[in-house]
Amino acid sequence: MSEPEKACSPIVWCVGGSDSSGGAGITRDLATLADLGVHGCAIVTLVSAQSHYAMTSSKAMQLSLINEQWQVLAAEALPLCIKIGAIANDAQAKVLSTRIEMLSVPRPLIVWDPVLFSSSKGALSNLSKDVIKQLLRVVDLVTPNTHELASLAGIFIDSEIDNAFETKSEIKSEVKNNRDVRHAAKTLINSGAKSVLVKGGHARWQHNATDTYFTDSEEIAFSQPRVHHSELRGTGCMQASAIAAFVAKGYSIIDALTLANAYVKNVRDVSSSSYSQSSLTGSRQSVPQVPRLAGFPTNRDAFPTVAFIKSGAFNSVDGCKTESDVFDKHHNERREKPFLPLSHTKRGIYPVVDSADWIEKLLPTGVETIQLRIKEDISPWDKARISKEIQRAVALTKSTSCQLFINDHWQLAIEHGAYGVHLGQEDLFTADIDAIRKAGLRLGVSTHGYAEIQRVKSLAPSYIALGHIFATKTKDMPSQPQGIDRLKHYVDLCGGIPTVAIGGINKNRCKAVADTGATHIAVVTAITEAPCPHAAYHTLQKEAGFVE
Ligand SMILES: Cc1ncc(COP(=O)(O)OP(=O)(O)O)c(N)n1
Ligand SMILES: Cc1nc(C(=O)O)sc1CCOP(=O)(O)O
Repeated sequence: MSEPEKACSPIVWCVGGSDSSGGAGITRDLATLADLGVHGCAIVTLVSAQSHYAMTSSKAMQLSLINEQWQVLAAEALPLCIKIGAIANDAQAKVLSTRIEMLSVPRPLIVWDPVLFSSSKGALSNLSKDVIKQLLRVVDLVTPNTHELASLAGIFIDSEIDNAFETKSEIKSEVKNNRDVRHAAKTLINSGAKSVLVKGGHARWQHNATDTYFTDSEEIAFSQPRVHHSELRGTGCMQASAIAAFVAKGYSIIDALTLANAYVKNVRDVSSSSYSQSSLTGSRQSVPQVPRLAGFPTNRDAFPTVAFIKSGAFNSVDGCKTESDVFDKHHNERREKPFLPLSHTKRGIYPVVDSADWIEKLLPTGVETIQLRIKEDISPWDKARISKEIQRAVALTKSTSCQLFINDHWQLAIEHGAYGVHLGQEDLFTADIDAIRKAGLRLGVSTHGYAEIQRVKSLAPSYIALGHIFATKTKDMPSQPQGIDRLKHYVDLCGGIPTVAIGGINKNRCKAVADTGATHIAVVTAITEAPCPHAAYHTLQKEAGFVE
């Protein structure tokens, strides 16, 4: 499958050093951007003489040249994202921080991959604590590996800023477990960093390689099976540039992190397969492993498992009880405890309505899946009334073949024996997923992009809802409409799990939606605001091609 969308190329600036081997640095950044259909501009901070195995020297660019590179680019067009890699010295860092502070709003997203050492074993930068503090505060995302995280966090340990923490001395030079990772990342956040992605490649204590994203309110883990003995250099540069590329292409930050993680996995896979082939014909020692291009990630198996961890709490969403479970074991979740599948495999229109009366009205159409979605904030419902309504909806559908899903009220759905429960992302933090599964109810879950889909796949639900495809007036959405191209990709990402497309779908749009392969199409207003809801249901079924 090709990339979901392509118009004219968005622009990303790369600020960093050249690596003569092409394995890392700005050469790798630009190759990554080009591979992902993004135009990269370069602000070179240093020139290094490196092979794949050694760095012999490195020379900083003059400040006037850094300034001039920035100015000529800014005079043409500002980028959507700026990726910063190696910075040679304090003076350069100060110029960059000042330039960033002067950018007008809305400013580009700034990603800093804090390259303190080269993987070919040479020091690239020598930044003082003060300029590191300043940089951390002006960038939007910093992407350290665990060694870099320890160095960065060590700067703040013992300072007045970190007084809230207990285990100061432990992480000054090293992070040794997931607890240290969280502690060190929180130290950076408390010291003014907006967000931190800690890369897990060097975190040997983890079974999988888990990158963890921290903001002041979120913690999200992205896990891949660990690659042992990789000789590929420049993966940090690649990952940070890919994040910048995906943000520039209009993806949310958490989707950009998910896609970039998948991208690096693909580059590793294609590079190691061509490397092992080349080693058949020559001595392995003499053939350095060079990164190959991989393009937009479309293969399901490249995507990481994603776990959302709320305020350090570990709940049944992740199916895990401990920190190490969250980081290491949720890969197995899906195979262990799948939800019951839907009883009907036929594709169909899925009305979402707000009363048992509506269900009664629509049942004669022969509708096979329906949802009762009662929103307390928009109608004068209290718990007792909601309970009665759910009970009535269950009674209405019990002797029919219609699959009734109850939105949000999972305890009442269990109590009254509904067919299934539909939950949103926030509900996953509070609902008892095991209780729903054990009670034999089906589960449907809303998602709005790559990260949420990867999160939900681990639960092995009965269906995954994909929204919102078009603008909708039924609900205020914090995200952008996904459109048909992305929907197609999401359906593919869900593998064999049935999908439900929702949001702004009407009779003119349902054919295009059905053509993506989405199993069901959920609608609110296309039925509830139609002059004749029965006729509207049948028209939608027909237009989608679900019936002759
Ligand atoms: C089929 C289907 N898809 C998505 C939703 C939205 O659910 P959620 O995110 O829980 O938001 P609310 O419906 O609670 O506003 C849905 N209800 N059904
Ligand atoms: C309830 C709901 N959830 C959405 C999501 O994307 O999660 S969109 C949506 C509203 C769908 O209404 P209509 O068919 O009238 O556009």
